[in-house]
Amino acid sequence: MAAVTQPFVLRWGIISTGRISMEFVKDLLVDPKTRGTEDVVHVVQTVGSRSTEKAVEFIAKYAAGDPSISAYGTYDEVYADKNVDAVYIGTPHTLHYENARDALNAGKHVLCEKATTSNAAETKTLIALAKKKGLFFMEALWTRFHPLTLEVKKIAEEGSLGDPVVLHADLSHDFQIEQLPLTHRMLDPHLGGGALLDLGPYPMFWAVLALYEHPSNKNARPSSVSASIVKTPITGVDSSTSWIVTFSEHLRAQAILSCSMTIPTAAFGATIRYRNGNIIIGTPIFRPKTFTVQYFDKPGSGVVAREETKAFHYVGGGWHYEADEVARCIRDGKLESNLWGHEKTIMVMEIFDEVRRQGGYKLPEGVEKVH
Ligand SMILES: NC(=O)C1=CN([C@@H]2O[C@H](COP(=O)(O)OP(=O)(O)OC[C@H]3O[C@@H](n4cnc5c(N)ncnc54)[C@H](OP(=O)(O)O)[C@@H]3O)[C@@H](O)[C@H]2O)C=CC1
Ligand SMILES: O=C1OC[C@@H](O)[C@H](O)[C@H]1O
Repeated sequence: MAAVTQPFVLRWGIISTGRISMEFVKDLLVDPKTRGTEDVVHVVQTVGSRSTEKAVEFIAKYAAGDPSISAYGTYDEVYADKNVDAVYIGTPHTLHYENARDALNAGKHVLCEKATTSNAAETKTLIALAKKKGLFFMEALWTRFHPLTLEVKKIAEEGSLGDPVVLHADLSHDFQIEQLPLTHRMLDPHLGGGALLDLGPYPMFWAVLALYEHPSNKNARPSSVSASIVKTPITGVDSSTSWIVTFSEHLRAQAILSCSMTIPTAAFGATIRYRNGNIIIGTPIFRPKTFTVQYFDKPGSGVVAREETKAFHYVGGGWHYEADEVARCIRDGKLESNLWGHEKTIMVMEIFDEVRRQGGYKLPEGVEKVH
């Protein structure tokens, strides 16, 4: 009789009780079998907030008041909890560095929301610390782990479209910033406010997937980045940002990327253009549910001879796929994911540093802890 293998159990400590922590916890509680995952399971072990009442309320609301989940009024108690294997960080961007550093110093694996930190120097410091301590560290770039993304990558690299030439991607959302308090994370420069660090990781992600990861690029980093920023007069953070990332060492390809926090999501999501056709990613680009591949009748004609649309459905919000990746990596003793590893996270943060430099968006004195 074949031995029954028990799934690997990953026990999570959740840092903060905001919107994304709520989405993540709801997904951790979805039965993994509903998405075909049999080898790992997730346990919400603790929730930490700056206030115990908020942690208790969060557990009551999103985890049916499960008495086995501890509610803490400080993040430090989560890091110190012996029953926690991995810490999920859902605080505003500029707090990620200190939160992740403290979790790693307490011996916990870390899944850290995007944008990973305020700047690339902080990200590099965290990654060096994680490696020194033999701990797993990953940016929570959840879209990378969606079944749709895995399928897009397969088609993009299988050869019939040729090499990518141009990618257009936008993620915008109207945050109605006139109505927000100045302390809101989208407006407050102390929290890394603005479109770039919040929405920018997604157009950037599709560029990394379609251009940087393409085998013809041979892992070459971008040869140039050219950016322009429009700031809001309210607090001076970027309200709209555009940037072009060129890969010219092996590919001859460009990504034309944009994000804005003052207009609705664009009608298009992302389009990857080839001499032989297009891949059109549905919107919103952080969680597309469909994509379409168009094949031209001959290279460069633009005449669509064949078109195929693929749709994807699953139970939950889509954050559980990244949680499964974390669990598998930790189970296997890996310090980083093969799909969204340290190199890509550092490269993205370096590009964002350059975009902010060119656009003249400086974070206030003291926000960046490492330079
Ligand atoms: N992957 C994804 O799809 C998404 C990712 N994000 C990312 O998650 C992070 C948080 O975003 P979101 O959940 O929308 O933000 P929220 O403002 O909803 O939540 C942030 C939480 O962080 C904690 N916090 C600690 N210090 C501060 C502070 N000084 N000011 C405000 N909050 C603080 C609070 O929790 P407490 O009081 O309990 O300590 C707060 O509820 C961002 O980095 C963002 O980019 C956001 C949305 C979607
Ligand atoms: O990660 C995100 O994805 C969805 C957006 O609405 C949100 O602001 C952003 O943080």
